[in-house]
Formats: sequence, structure tokens, C-alpha cells
Amino acid sequence: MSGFGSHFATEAVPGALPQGRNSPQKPAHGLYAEQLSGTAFTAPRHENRRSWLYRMRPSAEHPPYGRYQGAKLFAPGTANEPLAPNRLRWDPLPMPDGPTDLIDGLVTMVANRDPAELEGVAVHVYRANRDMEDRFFVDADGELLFIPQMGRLALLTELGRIDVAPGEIALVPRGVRFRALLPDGEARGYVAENHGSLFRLPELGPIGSNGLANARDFETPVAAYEDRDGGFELVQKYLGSLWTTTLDHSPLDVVAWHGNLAPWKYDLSRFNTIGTVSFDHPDPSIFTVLTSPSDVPGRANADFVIFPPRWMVAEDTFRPPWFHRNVMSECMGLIHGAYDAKAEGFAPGGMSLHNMMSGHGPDVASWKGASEAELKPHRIEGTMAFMVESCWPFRPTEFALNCEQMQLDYDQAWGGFPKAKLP
Ligand SMILES: O=C(O)Cc1cc(O)ccc1O
Ligand SMILES: [Fe+2]
Repeated sequence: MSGFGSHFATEAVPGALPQGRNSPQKPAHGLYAEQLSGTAFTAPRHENRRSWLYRMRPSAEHPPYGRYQGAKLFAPGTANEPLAPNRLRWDPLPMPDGPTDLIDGLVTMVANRDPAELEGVAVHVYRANRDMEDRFFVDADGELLFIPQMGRLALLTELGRIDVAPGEIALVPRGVRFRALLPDGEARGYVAENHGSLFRLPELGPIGSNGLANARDFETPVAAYEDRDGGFELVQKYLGSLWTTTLDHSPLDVVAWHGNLAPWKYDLSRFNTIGTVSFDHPDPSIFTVLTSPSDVPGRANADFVIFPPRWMVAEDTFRPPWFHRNVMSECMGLIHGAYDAKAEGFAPGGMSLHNMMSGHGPDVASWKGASEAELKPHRIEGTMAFMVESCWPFRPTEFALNCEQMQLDYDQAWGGFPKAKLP
């Protein structure tokens, strides 16, 4: 089903979806009606997001949660020491040694704010080589934006199935239970976990009524359910820690649903990239796919920004990203290809962090190349980098700060620029 934040209605069994009301005295087939609220009841109408689910058993049916002992690198909290104002970059994390599913293969790299504050964003990496057969996951702390880098994911959610490949992104709303299968046997990628206001399409301002990510290119699955009894585990991320409980049935037993809080996928190649046709490199906000606003107008809790293939035509311009210090904090990843500000060292699957006010920009090789390049129209091909930009500085986890993949020589990217020669 097509559209961003649209009001959808879908049933996998004819007659399962009530007509004209949400909560009939006896829903069809003995189903249970359950509302899933993604915003406060009283959120303004244009912000309000909720769905009604018609399921075989209420989601309330489960024993108490206990602490989950697996996934040691997922949601461990961030380092307590004062955070150095250093630029950081990581090589891609290796694939796990033993069988590891998506939950246990999640590694938190950077995070900001406490999820209980309903603000902030965390960036995790996942590396998995095992399907979640009898295990499910649910994140109470935020919506999950999946950014596959290697291998496809099949996300079987309460509201339907999403198949997502590198070059596409998928979102699972806060509170939606799901499991992940790996059609290619293994997968690696990034997850942006948004604790703040829900991701939405950015305002277009003078761009007008079309452009960037267009609403109709977001795809939401139709209802699909599992009728499975047996022994199942449900792992939950809640207020920054992991918890586990058991279920005697698959929680993916939603037979019909309607509403505007739903998972979706989006093919990044559909992004209508807009740039200069005269001079100067525009601010990268022009590449915003999704934004989660903070309470300060124009200052995002989290922006998801991409750097897709595009034509570079600017005249008398240093065309790559400029040298930059930013009150906003920038966490970047690379899906494939090369990023135009980093000739070397920023590999697909890797990550970089340029936190509040740290000086960054093109490395020496990229600066030299672009300063001397003949400025004919040039197409940047075969690349897809992204940035999660936040007004809250990111704190790396202990693992991120101490892992072998952290590049100890990253500062060398900006070593050896020739001094300007004054007259
Ligand atoms: O590479 C970066 O740091 C991100 C970035 C991209 C860009 O096009 C302009 C500024 C900027 O910070
Ligand atoms: Fe930047």
C-alpha cells in the first residue's frame, strides 16, 4: 500500500476488519481489537498516529519480563567518562563467529539522551547470520529505521511483511513486534533508533509541492499473520535495557488492521535529489529524507540524510562537502561506493562521528582532487552514504571507543594541508 502516514485498511481474512467502528462488541471470528498509539491521544490531528489491530490473542497475554542476558553489545549504555571532542571513524565490524540472529548481532555504536526523555537517537550496527525462527523483538524505546548495507532482511511484523535490500530502508514503529529472516543467509547494516518525535517527511519550503522523498514511494505491507502455537521468546528493549518473556503463540497474529501507524519501506533510488545548477555546495539539509523535529523550530532531534548518485555541475565551486564546524552532531555511514569528501578510509559498513563543533570536511586527497578538477558536468555514480544528524551530541559506547575497528589515525585525514600563501 502506497503513501507516507496514510490511513490504511487491510485484512488477511475476509470480514476480519470491522466496518464503521473500531471496537465492536464481538469482533469477527473471535478476534481481539487492540489500539496501538504512537502519539498521545490528544496530539494535533496532523501529528496523530495510531492503528487498530484485530488479533487472535491480546498482546497483554504474557508472563513477567526478566532481564535478557544475550546481546551484550546492544544497549549497554554509553561511556561515563567525559566525552573527548575527537572526530572518530570506524572500519566495518566483522561478521559474527557463531550463529547470531538480528537481536544478538546488534551493536550500539553511538547514542544520545535517555530514552525515558522521549528525545534522542541511537545508531546501532547489526550483523546477523541466523533467522529469528521462534524469537521476536519489540522496541518500546523508539521507532527503528533499518538501513541494510549487505544482504536482504525480511521483517515479519505484526502489521505485515517487509522485504528490504541494501539501497532501501525500512521502518518498524515503536512497540511493533517483529522477527527478522535473512534471505541471503547473512546481513549487515545500520539501525537508527529514534526516541523522539516520529520521523516524517521534511517541509519542502520554496522547493514546492514535489521533490526529495515523495510520499507515494513509501510502501506499507498488507496484513499477514502467523497462526503458530508453541514456545516463543519475546525480547524487548525498554528504557535502555533488554528484557525477555515467553509466549505460547506467535505475536504476529494480527489478521486485520487499520490506521496510520505502520511499518514501511522506501527505495532510496526513488529520492528526487535536488542540488545547485549555478554555484556553491548547498547545505546537506537539501538531501533530507526524513526528519524527527525537536521542540526548537528547525533544529532536528534526528535527520536522516542521504548522499545519492547525482550530477555535479556547479561552476567555480569547490564541489565536495566543505570544511565545517556544526552545532549539530553528524554520524555517517556508507552503504556502497565512495563518499566524495573521503577519498580513503571510509568504507561501506564503516561509520564516522563528527560531533558538535568538531572541525571536519574533505580529507587532503579529496580536497586536492576537487581543487584541481576540471569543472565539467560530472556524475557521482555508484554510491550511497547517509548521515544521522542530531542536535544532541552522540556518545559512543565503551565498545565503540575500544574496538579494533576504531581508526586511531583518523585525524591524519586532515594532516598536511599546505599553508595559504599571502601576497
Ligand atoms: O561530510 C559531512 O560532514 C556531511 C556534510 C555534507 C555536505 O554536503 C555538506 C556539509 C556536511 O557537513
Ligand atoms: Fe559535516
